[in-house]
Amino acid sequence: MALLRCRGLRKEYGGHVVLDHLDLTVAEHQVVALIGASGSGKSTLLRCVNLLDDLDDGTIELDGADISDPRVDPDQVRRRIGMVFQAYNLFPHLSVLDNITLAPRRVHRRGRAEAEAHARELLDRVGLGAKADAYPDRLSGGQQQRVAIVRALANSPRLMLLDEVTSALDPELVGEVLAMIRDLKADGMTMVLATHEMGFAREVADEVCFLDAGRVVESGPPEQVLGEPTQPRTRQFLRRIIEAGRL
Ligand SMILES: Nc1ncnc2c1ncn2[C@@H]1O[C@H](COP(=O)(O)OP(=O)(O)OP(=O)(O)O)[C@@H](O)[C@H]1O
Repeated sequence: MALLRCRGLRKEYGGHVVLDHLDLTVAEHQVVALIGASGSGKSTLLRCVNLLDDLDDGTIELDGADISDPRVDPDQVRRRIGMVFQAYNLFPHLSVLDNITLAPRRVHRRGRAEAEAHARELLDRVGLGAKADAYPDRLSGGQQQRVAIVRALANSPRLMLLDEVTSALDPELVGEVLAMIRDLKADGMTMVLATHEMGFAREVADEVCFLDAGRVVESGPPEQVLGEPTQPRTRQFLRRIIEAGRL
């Protein structure tokens, strides 16, 4: 069954169409990678799914329920969707543990002991248990991004949205974040990720969607979309990536 179903999504900014009747279906446990040129609408799509941006048209269903209905409480939806951005956005004045437990305690009204126990368990699982009381400026970029991912996992989401989560990292720190995402996939987490790294998309995604001007132009298994694309726009995009030495 589809965990996420986007139908006919349309989004404009000041008359500029950014999502153009976009359809996307993500099955439970599936990992979908969104690829496409800068400005093709990848981030906007993720932001609309997490209700950070309003749609101009279309519907988004999560677990069969229409979450794009304006009467839906965004906090209730975001409890079921974890989102991680390129910039880790950790609060510098809070410890790792407080960063992770802030939303569960304040927004979702979990007790401190329960929220902290869950946070410590998640940190242990990703090898960051010893960092629970550290402040973000004591962590490497890779560690900060892993904490940001743990923070998104703290509500036990049904779906994770990852927007260029390795783009701000030094190359030597990318691997540890990718390994964490690979582990999440092995645990069966459903994920939609926007990435400029084709190697990552090839390795982790079950399906790759190529976006161009706010539409899904081509989608399918990574080896097909990245290896034998059928659409001229996809071929053109990949040719540029190859020329830039990024495939
Ligand atoms: N808040 C906003 N106000 C106005 N225009 C916006 C806003 N957010 C995005 N846009 C525009 O929407 C288009 C799509 O942007 P988006 O960030 O979704 O693309 P993207 O594919 O994620 O790009 P990148 O790979 O560079 O992150 C761009 O032309 C961008 O300038």
